[in-house]
Parts: sequence; C-alpha cells; structure tokens
Amino acid sequence: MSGFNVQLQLAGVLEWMSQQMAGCGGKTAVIGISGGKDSSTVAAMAVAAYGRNHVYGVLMPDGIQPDIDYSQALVEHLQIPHCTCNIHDAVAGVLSQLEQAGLTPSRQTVVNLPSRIRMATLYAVAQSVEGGIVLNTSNLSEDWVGYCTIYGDSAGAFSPLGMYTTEEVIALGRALGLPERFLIKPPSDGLTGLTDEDNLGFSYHAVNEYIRRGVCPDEAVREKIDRMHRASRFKFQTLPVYHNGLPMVIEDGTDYYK
Ligand SMILES: Nc1ncnc2c1ncn2[C@@H]1O[C@H](COP(=O)(O)OP(=O)(O)OC[C@H]2O[C@@H]([n+]3cccc(C(=O)O)c3)[C@H](O)[C@@H]2O)[C@@H](O)[C@H]1O
Ligand SMILES: Nc1ncnc2c1ncn2[C@@H]1O[C@H](COP(=O)(O)OP(=O)(O)OP(=O)(O)O)[C@@H](O)[C@H]1O
Repeated sequence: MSGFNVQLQLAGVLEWMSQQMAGCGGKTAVIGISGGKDSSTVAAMAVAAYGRNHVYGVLMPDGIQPDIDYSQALVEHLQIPHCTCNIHDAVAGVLSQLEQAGLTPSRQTVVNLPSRIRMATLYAVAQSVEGGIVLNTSNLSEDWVGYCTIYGDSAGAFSPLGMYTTEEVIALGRALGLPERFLIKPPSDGLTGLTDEDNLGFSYHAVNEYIRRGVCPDEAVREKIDRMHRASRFKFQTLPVYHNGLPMVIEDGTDYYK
C-alpha cells in the first residue's frame, strides 16, 4: 500500500462528504450497520464529517443473526442514534408469495433479496428522520468484480469508499480510531457461512494488487477477475432510456441526451 497517504485521503473524503450532503440538501446520514469494516468506516467518517447527531445507524438482522452484536457494539462505540429493523418477515413474505405464484426462488434470488430489502428499509428510515440521505458502503475491491447486489447494497446517494480498496478502507478505519474488531471481521454473504473470498475463489488482496499495481501472477485468477469485472459493469451505469433521437432541450439550449 505504498503511496497511500491516509491522512490526506481522509481529509479529502470528509470534505467531499460534506459537499455531497450539502448538494443533496440532507441533514442526516442513514447507514446500514453490519459491524463490518465498510459500514463501520463509513459511519465513523460520517460522524467526523457531520457530527454524531447527524448520523443514523440501522441494524437489520435477518431473523436471529449471531454477528449482529458487532452492529450493536459499533453504534455504541460511535454513540450514534440508531434503530433495529429485523428484515426476516419481509424477506420470508416475498419468498412465500413467489412460491404461491408457482415460482421456485433460485439461489441467486435468496442471496440478493435480503440486500434489496435492506436498501428499501434504509430509504424508509431516511424518509422517517429529518433530511435522511442513504450512504452507500461499497468498496472498490468488491465493486471491481461486481460482488454487490444491483439496487441492493450498490445503491445510495453517494459512495465514500467506492474508490478505496479493502486494505485502504481498513487504513482509513484505523485512522479514525475504530477498534480492530470492526476492521478484521471476515466479510461473508450471511447465508452459507462462507466468506466472500471462499465464494469468489481469490483473495481481495489479489484484486487490490491487480487494481493498484497491475500485478496478478496467477493467470487463472487474473482471467476470472477480468471476466467478473466485464460482466458486472451494468451495475454501475445509469439506466439506459430510449429516446428515439428526440432532443431534451432546457433553457440553455443543451441537448441533455447528447
Ligand atoms: N448486462 C446486464 N444488464 C442489465 N442487467 C443485467 C445484466 N446482466 C444481468 N442483469 C440483471 O442483474 C441481475 C444480477 O445482478 P444481481 O442481482 O446484483 O446479482 P448477482 O450479480 O448474480 O449476484 C451478486 C453477487 O454479489 C454477492 N453480494 C451481494 C451483496 C453483497 C455482497 C457483499 O459481500 O458485499 C455480495 C452475492 O453473494 C452474489 O454472489 C440478473 O438477475 C439480471 O436481472
Ligand atoms: N445485518 C445488517 N444490518 C445492517 N446493515 C447491514 C447488515 N448486513 C448488511 N448490511 C448493509 O449492507 C452492506 C453490505 O453488506 P455485506 O453483508 O455485503 O457486507 P460487506 O460488503 O462486507 O460490508 P461490511 O464490511 O460493512 O460488513 C453493509 O455495509 C451494510 O451497510
């Protein structure tokens, strides 16, 4: 991680977060708190940028979730206002309706639905607190290989960590004084018990070295990263809109579709 000046980056990103919040006209950063490094670091950054009374944490266990203790510990550590919304009934309700409609939910359905229910919940909370704005918690390493759910955890008003690798996120979290336990919790999909890295078949360190230094000694891993990167770019594009060549000209004469 040579060349990563954590204090410089932190100063820049906190300033940017303030500008983004002002641009949104918001007052309160709403963040889903899993107690892992990404949401913990975004929450700590939000406290530094806006003050703890302008940050609202949302704990969203899916039924009984043993590692929700981390989320509780994080909101207590940062002393931020928070609530718990258990998503189990919402997830089970959708799956049950699919089954009643004669559909068999695929593994993909079951893995991605909780993430989308969590995002719907975050927007519901944001509309129930003063000037609530949902912050995205994704990092560059996961986004690079598309390891996120479109319109689920990939959503939000702005993404403070979207250009930082997992290792850089940990450095930012440390610089903000977060206790180590929030930074080293191995990320997992919460479904199979496997870690992200087990599921992906390569380490985030390998992705980080590839992104930052262009180095990936294992050719099979490089090809897999490239393949996943290419296949997931649709998750980061704005919605294509059919416009049939019609101009959209507003006041200054600019055609906004060009
Ligand atoms: N080219 C294209 N253009 C537009 N849309 C396209 C598309 N290809 C697929 N799609 C649509 O997108 C869907 C697939 O995308 P999506 O629903 O996101 O799902 P998908 O990419 O299949 O899966 C997301 C992966 O990320 C993992 N994940 C999710 C959430 C959080 C984390 C984490 O650790 O942080 C990891 C999860 O375990 C899973 O392996 C398809 O079902 C299809 O509807
Ligand atoms: N149980 C939960 N309660 C609240 N928010 C959650 C929960 N699980 C996931 N989230 C939200 O969804 C985001 C993506 O969750 P995921 O489980 O994929 O973890 P991750 O990408 O490793 O992030 P983190 O490092 O924050 O755990 C989290 O950063 C958090 O904002």
